[in-house]
Amino acid sequence: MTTEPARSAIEVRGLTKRYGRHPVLDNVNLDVQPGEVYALTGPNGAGKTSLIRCLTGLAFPTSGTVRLLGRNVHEDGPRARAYLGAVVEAPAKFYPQFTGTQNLAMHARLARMAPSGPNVTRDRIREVLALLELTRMADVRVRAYSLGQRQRLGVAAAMLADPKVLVLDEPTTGLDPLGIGLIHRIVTSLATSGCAVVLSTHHLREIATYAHTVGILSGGRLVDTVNLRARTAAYRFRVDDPTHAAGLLNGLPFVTRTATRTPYALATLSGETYVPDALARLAGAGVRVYEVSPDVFDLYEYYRERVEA
Ligand SMILES: Nc1ncnc2c1ncn2[C@@H]1O[C@H](COP(=O)(O)OP(=O)(O)OP(=O)(O)O)[C@@H](O)[C@H]1O
Repeated sequence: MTTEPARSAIEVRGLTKRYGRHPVLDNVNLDVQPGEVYALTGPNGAGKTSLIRCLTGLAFPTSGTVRLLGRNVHEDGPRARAYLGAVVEAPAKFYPQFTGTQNLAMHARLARMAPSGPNVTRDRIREVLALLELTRMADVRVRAYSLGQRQRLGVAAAMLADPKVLVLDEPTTGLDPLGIGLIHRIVTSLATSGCAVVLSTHHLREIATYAHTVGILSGGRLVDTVNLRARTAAYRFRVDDPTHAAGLLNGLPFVTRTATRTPYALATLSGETYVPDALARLAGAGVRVYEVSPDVFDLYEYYRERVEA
């Protein structure tokens, strides 16, 4: 019996978009798995919003395909979007004369009209308003919401129907530090329950703490895809002789990669539990170790190098 390979929640193949003769997306390929947080970043005008609009079916590509949970979003839109939650223009547009609760109720009614559209209850509306810390604003007209509150209401609308794919264009723009932390927690918890999340952002140091993958767009091309999960197992050892130390660490079975960055020897270990073994090897060979710490990947520096290259 042959088993089908597991399908990505979001699958983008050869996506190209031109406005007239001006290319804004050039042969973009990407996959996002269920449970993955994929952050899309890049300079102003790189094509992030254009890509997000294509992902959600709001814009059509010149060529290439986008599949959500296996369905082509441009050919089978309503069914491809049945499990999609999205904020594409941030902050999301709401009726200013209606309250937050009324806007979400209208949103829920529209969702129910879609094929296999979910039935969103009043309790669920209350629940998402509470999650986004908007309970106090629930019966206030949206015209009186601050930018950050409207931004949070947008995320509330996007997650109302328990999406399996969530797409957010710059969800933390205009939010204060607590609001940013709140969005991070919500995105992380949705991903933990299996939702695939794509968000665009300029806040590199923030997303480095919770995104699994970062795609760097520049001039319409996906110039790099950084797997942040693979970066977490690197350690740096400040030692008296980095080259000698790297050589010693390189021979150990639980070390997958070594390098030097004076005064450090860098090593990628199979896990944190091997740090004492690495230290024992260095000490046993007479290397003096002054400090060991995780070699935190500096996404900002990496991004700068990729975008300036
Ligand atoms: N409707 C349109 N017609 C013509 N050109 C467009 C249109 N929409 C976007 N563009 C162009 O496409 C390019 C990419 O724009 P896009 O908004 O996708 O970039 P972005 O990465 O989201 O930028 P930012 O970080 O500033 O939000 C820009 O050069 C922009 O001028």
